[in-house]
Amino acid sequence: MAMDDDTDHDLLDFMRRALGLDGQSNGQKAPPDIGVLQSAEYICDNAIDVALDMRSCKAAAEMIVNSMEKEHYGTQTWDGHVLHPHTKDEEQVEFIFLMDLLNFSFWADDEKAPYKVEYDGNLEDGYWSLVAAIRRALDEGIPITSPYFWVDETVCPDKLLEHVFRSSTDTPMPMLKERIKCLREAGEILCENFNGSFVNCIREAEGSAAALVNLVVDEFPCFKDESRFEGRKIHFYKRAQILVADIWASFNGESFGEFSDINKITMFADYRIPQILHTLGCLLYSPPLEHAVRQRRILPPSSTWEMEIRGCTIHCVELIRREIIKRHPNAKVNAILIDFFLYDTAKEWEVQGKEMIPTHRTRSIWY
Ligand SMILES: Nc1nc2c(c(CN[C@H]3C=C[C@H](O)[C@@H]3O)cn2[C@@H]2O[C@H](COP(=O)(O)O)[C@@H](O)[C@H]2O)c(=O)[nH]1
Repeated sequence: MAMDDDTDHDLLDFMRRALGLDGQSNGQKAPPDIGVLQSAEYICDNAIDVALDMRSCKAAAEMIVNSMEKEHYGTQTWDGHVLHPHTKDEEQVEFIFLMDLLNFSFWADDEKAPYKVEYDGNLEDGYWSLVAAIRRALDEGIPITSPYFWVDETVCPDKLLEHVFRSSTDTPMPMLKERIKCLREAGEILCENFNGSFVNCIREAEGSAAALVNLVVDEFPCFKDESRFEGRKIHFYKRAQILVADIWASFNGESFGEFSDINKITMFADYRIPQILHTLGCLLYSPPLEHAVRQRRILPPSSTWEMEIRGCTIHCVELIRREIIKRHPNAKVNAILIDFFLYDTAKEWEVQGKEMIPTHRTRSIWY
């Protein structure tokens, strides 16, 4: 039976990974691959409503590398965010696992009334509302970073989790039910298969970032951020990749954060980076798509428009990264740091009220 090209591709993809022969012809166990860049390029080559503008990408590359140099932007910047954990021990790993387990979908149905968490006298929104809620729970003596706590509904009933993620405004946390389901499911898996700690997952990956991403998406269904585009299987793996990136950056590439292949990690296909890349002119939307995004229309998960935005964003940051390395061969820059820089810049521009296209609106647990 003649298989069509895409089924062939999937089967080969599966066999290569199963046999650990990712692309190696001589049968040696090649270092693992995660397939996100290939997925992104495939989408970009076939996208109708999203395109990249190379001139703007080159200009953005210069702006980014010059700004990062001026700000000494690097892994230590991660530590500079006061709400992030800084203990540099297993507790920090547990905190980051919880953070990236739930690091999705903060955008508010009503932009004028977002979910916020008050912490240390500040009203935090978006990603920072999650980090603030975790800190607040720990300050209240709730062991919210412990997987043993997540799986025990007698000591950790839904009611308590609703209290942990309670809002300081009238708007509740988006997708709270889905977040509780992620906690219960990931808690079961960590307690049953990894002795209750993500540190054991890191150990099993033996210093390979790609192996750790693959382990996370293979073992934890709520991280398996995959889809199909034009009949081909697509890997995005946004939260699995940002989890590994946060571990790497927060430990400055040492201790639990030491990975030999960290540069295999791509940018994280969320809803914030497309916004800033469009504002920089790097991402171009067709008139119908731009109209839909500006009208705050919902783009369903795995819809063509949503996939084209995510795939082109990943490929766009990869082209920017290549441009930076071409012009500044000694720049200490990878896709992670470019991504972190773009996210932080987008948040600064949002606070400054800079004119930007709205973020696209997809409600999902993937980002
Ligand atoms: N691509 C990318 N996406 C990121 C982050 C971060 C925060 N990372 C911190 C760690 C190091 C950096 O320096 C940041 O300080 C959150 N997100 C995602 O954005 C989305 C919007 O969130 P918001 O606008 O808040 O609502 C949400 O899907 C969230 O999952 C990032 O860095 N890159």
